Amino acid sequence: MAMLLGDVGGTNARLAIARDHVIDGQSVTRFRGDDFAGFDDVVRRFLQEQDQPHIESVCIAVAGPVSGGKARLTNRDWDFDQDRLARLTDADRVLLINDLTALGHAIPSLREDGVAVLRTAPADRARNDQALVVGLGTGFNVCAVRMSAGGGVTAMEAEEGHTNLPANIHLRLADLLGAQTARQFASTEETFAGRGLSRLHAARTASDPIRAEDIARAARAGDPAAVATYGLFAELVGLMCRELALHFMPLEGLYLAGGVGRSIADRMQDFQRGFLAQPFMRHIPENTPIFLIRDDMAALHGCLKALT
Ligand SMILES: Nc1ncnc2c1ncn2[C@@H]1O[C@H](COP(=O)(O)OP(=O)(O)OP(=O)(O)O)[C@@H](O)[C@H]1O
Repeated sequence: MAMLLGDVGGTNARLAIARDHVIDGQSVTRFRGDDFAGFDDVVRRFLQEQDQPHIESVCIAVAGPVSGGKARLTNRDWDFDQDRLARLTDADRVLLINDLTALGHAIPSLREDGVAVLRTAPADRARNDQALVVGLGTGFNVCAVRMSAGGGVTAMEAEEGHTNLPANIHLRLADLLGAQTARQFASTEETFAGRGLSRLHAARTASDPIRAEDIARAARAGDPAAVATYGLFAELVGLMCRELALHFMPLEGLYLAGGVGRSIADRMQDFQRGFLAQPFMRHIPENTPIFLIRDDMAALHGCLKALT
């Protein structure tokens, strides 16, 4: 029985085939969104490359809200429709889910080599069934997860990226950059997605924005302006994760994911400065372990789980 699985973000789309409930590692393919007019074209190309396998079910994780069998990417003009995908793939069953929800489903099954431990914390045995995935990529979103003893998962859908930036982070930016410039950082996503890092660097250095990965590369090469921006950005991510830790009490673990999330792993000292900054209720972030999802296929595993 073949399944088509997909993880579609604002920049990249990853597709794979699973057979007998196991992802075929050879089939995993990454496509750049810029190279296609719409998602249906990505599916057509992928199925051609895979010699048109007979697909029985489909699960696509989309970086945007999902409702009534339809979805739309927040950071690219692509839409998704369950019925259209069923006709395109000839599948009996098509499921659309949010991409962070897919990561939430994957949490219990992430193999040890699929995550890196960024911060250990004493396990709170009574409360360690709650986890949180924080995705920082082209967009920003979270998924709160509750795990049952039998290995089941409840993954809660959210649109955290479009909440207002917490006031303490906004005030910090206003102190550093001036009130006028700080207004550019209105939402959580505008601050913590890749374009937030670009915008922060441009504001600090009074220059044109450059890509987040180029700032990361410059920081690794020791460029002082990039190092300073990166340190500040990681501290702000720490402040945001402190807020999220209090919202969701993820004492099993807070899992960073996404292209920008992966780069925070190099900056844990700066992150911790923000994460543990506030004395009030500090025991909650103190008791929250932090992990990094390194497995590029994690959302695809979550799709597989959601189908079974
Ligand atoms: N090393 C890096 N350091 C910082 N940012 C990076 C790095 N590599 C990629 N990025 C940024 O990560 C973002 C892409 O993230 P990701 O690879 O998670 O894509 P995506 O799945 O399409 O995103 P999303 O699911 O949020 O829509 C881009 O904004 C890119 O500039």
